Formats: sequence, structure tokens, C-alpha cells
Amino acid sequence: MIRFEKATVSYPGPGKPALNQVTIDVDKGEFVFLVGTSGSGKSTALRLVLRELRPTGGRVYVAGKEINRLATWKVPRLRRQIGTVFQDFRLLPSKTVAENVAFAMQVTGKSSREIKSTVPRTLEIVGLADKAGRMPEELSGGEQQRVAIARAMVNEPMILIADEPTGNLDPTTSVGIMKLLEEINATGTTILMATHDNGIVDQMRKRVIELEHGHVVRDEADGAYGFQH
Ligand SMILES: Nc1ncnc2c1ncn2[C@@H]1O[C@H](COP(=O)(O)OP(=O)(O)OP(=O)(O)O)[C@@H](O)[C@H]1O
Repeated sequence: MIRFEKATVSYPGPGKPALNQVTIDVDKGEFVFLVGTSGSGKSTALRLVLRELRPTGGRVYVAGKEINRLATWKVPRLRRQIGTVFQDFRLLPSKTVAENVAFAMQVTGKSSREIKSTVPRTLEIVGLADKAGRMPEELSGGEQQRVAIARAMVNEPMILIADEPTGNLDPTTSVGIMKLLEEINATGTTILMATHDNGIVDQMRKRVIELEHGHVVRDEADGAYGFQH
């Protein structure tokens, strides 16, 4: 589903590459944690999958497509197959919870009938059926992240990219968010999650890929967080 073949990313300017000959193979339906100290290259790797960046060396394949050779007009179609969740939620502040989720379907051209039936069902799954009419600012951080997850899953993406999704949440709320991500993973969605949350990684026992200075230094099934930070 995601394959890096000696992928290298050098940002403009001096300094070592942010990713240096990284080879990773993630199968459909896997749940993978990307760990490593700040600046080790985790976000850069996620941005490659989203084709926000192109590799400056090597190759990256997402859902069978080599992203460097993907025509610009095909990028939106690729991104529609990828859900994203970030540390800072990134909800639209002037739209209600339901409208935030509906908007993700509108931009992919779904019919209003489909939107009307899918949005309440999805809010039910994330436990926010009773908050559909609220504004994001009226919600707790954990609730806002659940809206973001509802929005990410509403189009049934093949891949879910999560960049520090529990970074702004307390441990109990984080566990709830991880349960949701596990449920989404159980439906076949491949999940790639960058995190500093050692408690979560140790608890979940999923595959762990550790980056250090842009290199993969560990790739373990059922791994632990494994280093101090
Ligand atoms: N837009 C950019 N321009 C230049 N250098 C960048 C850019 N983005 C990241 N870098 C550099 O690339 C390296 C990897 O950064 P990246 O954001 O991928 O790390 P990270 O592991 O996600 O860090 P964090 O855990 O702090 O989010 C760092 O040295 C960083 O300074």
C-alpha cells in the first residue's frame, strides 16, 4: 500500500537530508507507528505519502502509484483516498460538527442524499451524535479530535495518516482516540501514525518504525516505543 525505495528528501539549503535512503514497505491493513526524536524525519515521511513533497532521490509508491510520476491533476484523486488527522485538529471554525464532516464529502462530489445518511452514522461511530450541531470551539480537545477522525474516515480512505493525533490530549482521552483508530484499522484502512506518545505505542504493540537523522534504525512488528525523549 505504501512503499519507500531508498527515498531521500533534501530540503533546499545546506544540511543533511531530512530523509536519507529510507526503505519501508507497508501492506494494506497494517497499523504502523513512526517514532523518532524531533527532527528525525517523521512528518517529512508523511508528507511524501500525501505528495505534499516529492522525493529528491529514490521512489515512493502509494496505492501502486509512483508519486513522483503522478500528474499534478491526479494528486487530488490520490489525496481523496487518504484521510488525515493532525495534532491541532484543523477543523473549520465557522462550521458545525456535522458541517465539518459533510464538507469532506461535498468536496469529493458525494450526493446530498448520501451525505445526509453518512454524516449522522459516522458521528455515531465516534460518539458525537449528540454534538452534531455544536461549533468546534464548544468542544473539548478529545471531542474535536473525534470530529477530525469522523471527517477523515467519512470517505472510507484506503490510508489514514495521523501526525501526533494525541499530542494535545490527556492520557485517558488519548486511549479513546486510539480505540477509534484501531476500529478504523479493523475495517481494512492502513494507518501510518507519527507519534511521541510512548505510553500509547507501548500499549498498542503494533509495528514500530524508528527514524533517526532521516534513517530507519528500527522496524519491528509488535514493537515498543523503545527510547527516551
Ligand atoms: N520545510 C522545510 N524546509 C527545510 N527544512 C525542513 C523543512 N521541514 C523540515 N525540515 C527539516 O527536516 C528535518 C526533519 O523534519 P521533520 O519535520 O520531518 O521531523 P519530525 O521527525 O517530524 O519532527 P517533530 O517530531 O519535531 O515533528 C529537520 O531537520 C527539519 O529541520
